Amino acid sequence: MKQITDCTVLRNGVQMPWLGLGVYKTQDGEEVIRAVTTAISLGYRSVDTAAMYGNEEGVGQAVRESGLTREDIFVTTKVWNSDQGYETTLQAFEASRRRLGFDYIDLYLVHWPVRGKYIETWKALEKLYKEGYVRAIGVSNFQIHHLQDIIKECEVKPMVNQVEYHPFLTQKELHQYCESQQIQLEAWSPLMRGELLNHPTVTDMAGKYGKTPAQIVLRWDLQHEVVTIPKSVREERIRENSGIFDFELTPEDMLRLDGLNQNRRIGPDPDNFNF
Ligand SMILES: NC(=O)C1=CN([C@@H]2O[C@H](COP(=O)(O)OP(=O)(O)OC[C@H]3O[C@@H](n4cnc5c(N)ncnc54)[C@H](OP(=O)(O)O)[C@@H]3O)[C@@H](O)[C@H]2O)C=CC1
Ligand SMILES: O=C(O)C(=O)[C@@H](O)[C@H](O)C(=O)CO
Repeated sequence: MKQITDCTVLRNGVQMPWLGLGVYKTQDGEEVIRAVTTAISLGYRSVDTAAMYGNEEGVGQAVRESGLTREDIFVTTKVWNSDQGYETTLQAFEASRRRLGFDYIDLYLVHWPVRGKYIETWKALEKLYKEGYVRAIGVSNFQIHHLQDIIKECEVKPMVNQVEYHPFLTQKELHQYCESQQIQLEAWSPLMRGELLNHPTVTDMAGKYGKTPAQIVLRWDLQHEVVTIPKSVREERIRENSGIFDFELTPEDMLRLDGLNQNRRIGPDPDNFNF
């Protein structure tokens, strides 16, 4: 059985925890510092931020003041859409690194596949990787055709693809493609921002296992070998969301959850976004 600090091993050998704290819509300063500090004290060893979230400074401060060494915590950040392009990505990276206050970043992602820009952006990530400023590089919201485009052009293949993923959007083909390319899939909005937690299949299963609906859904991620990064700013939920390492869903219950798929998104469609 996996433990809270257990990691997946990315293609280049870098270890990335299966569970991380998401901090979208968490305010910079006191709120994000409290959330990250709480998560670390409860055993989380990974934080997912982005330049767009506007809270890299607080994330960096919480990590630096955690009492753990920098190597103990895996930090992801992302280049925002308006910064895509080769030189602008290098500048955006430096700005993120300065706000975080780190010598290096563990995982740097291309946030969205901005048409006409993402290949150049990727080349900038390759340079950062080769120069040792980032331990791993990846993408986010990339569909199979975006990944194929990058793979055709790149020297270093993406190591991670962070996408919307939950039982209403199981992304089966994308997941299989990523596995075939040794690209680790990572789930954003794993709780569908709370929307699927009242579904009767999920609440029934919560009763059966003596777990909460959120724990059922997050455990489903782990058993599908998908990294998961639920967001909360409340201590009791940060704790609850980490209580997923002491039980196992049966194969039948995994299939029941898979069967909830409706290809339904809570966020934008990567082939049709405009921001
Ligand atoms: N790459 C990308 O494009 C994207 C990446 N992300 C990343 O993924 C992370 C997670 O996704 P996010 O969109 O935040 O959505 P989540 O699915 O993680 O849901 C977060 C919401 O659910 C609530 N919540 C958290 N835990 C529980 C619980 N146990 N029971 C009931 N409600 C709960 C939170 O409220 P409260 O805080 O009040 O507890 C919040 O409103 C983000 O924070 C971000 O890091 C997200 C979107 C896009
Ligand atoms: O949170 C993120 O990382 C996102 O990119 C999204 O939330 C996205 O910006 C969005 O949902 C815009 O409506």
